[in-house]
Amino acid sequence: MNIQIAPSILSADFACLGQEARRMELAGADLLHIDVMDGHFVPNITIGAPVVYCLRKVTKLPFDVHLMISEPDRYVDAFVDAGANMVTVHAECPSADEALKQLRHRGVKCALSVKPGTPVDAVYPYLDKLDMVLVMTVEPGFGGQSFMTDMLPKIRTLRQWADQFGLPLDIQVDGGVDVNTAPLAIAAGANILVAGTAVFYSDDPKATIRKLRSGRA
Ligand SMILES: O=C(CO)[C@H](O)[C@H](O)COP(=O)(O)O
Repeated sequence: MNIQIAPSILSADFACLGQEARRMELAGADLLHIDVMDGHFVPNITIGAPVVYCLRKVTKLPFDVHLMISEPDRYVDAFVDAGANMVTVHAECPSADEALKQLRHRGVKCALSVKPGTPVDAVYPYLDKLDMVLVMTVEPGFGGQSFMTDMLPKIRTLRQWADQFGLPLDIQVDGGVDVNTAPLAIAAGANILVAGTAVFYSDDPKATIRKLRSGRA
C-alpha cells in the first residue's frame, strides 16, 4: 500500500506558518494537514480560511483540511475557495451530510471523521460517496496526546469494508502517530498518517517522515 504522510500544522510555529509549510514540503511530506477548530466542536481555536488562502501561495503541497467545527456546511465553500484540496467533516455534526454534498458539488475530495467515542458504523451509509475516512486516535482539540490503540479495530473494519465493496477508500489516522504507533495503524489498514508532534518537533523531519512511511518501528 502507498503510505502518505500528512504533517499537522497544529504543531507548527504559528509565527512563521509559511516557512513551516515549506519546511514540511522539503522534508518530503505528501500533504499538509490543516487543523481548523472553532472552540465549540472542540475546546480550542486555531485558524480560518484566510490563513489557508495565504498558505496556498507558499507551497504546492495538497491541503488536507480537517474541519473540527460544529457547522461545517457554513464554511465548506470558503475553505475550497481558499485552496483546500480535500476537506474532512465530522460525522458527529448534524450538517455533515449537507457539507459532504457541497464538497462533492465543488469537486474536491471529501472525507468523514469519527471521534473516539463514535462508532465506525456512523460512516457506513456514506462509504461509496467518500474519498477518505479519518479515524481519530485522540480526542480532537490538541496535539501531543497519546495514540489510542483501542481505535485500531475501527481501521480494520473500514479496510475490510473497502476491500469487500471494492472501494478506493483512503483511511487516515490522526492523533499520537509516531514511529512506534505508525506501524500499528498501517498494519490495521490505514494509508494516510497525520503526524504533528512527531514530525514538527523532530531534529530530522525528513528522516522521521521516511520512517513513518516505512511502517517499521
Ligand atoms: O487533529 C489534531 C488534534 O485534534 C491533530 O492533528 C493531532 O492531534 C496531531 O497531533 P499529534 O501528532 O501531536 O498528536
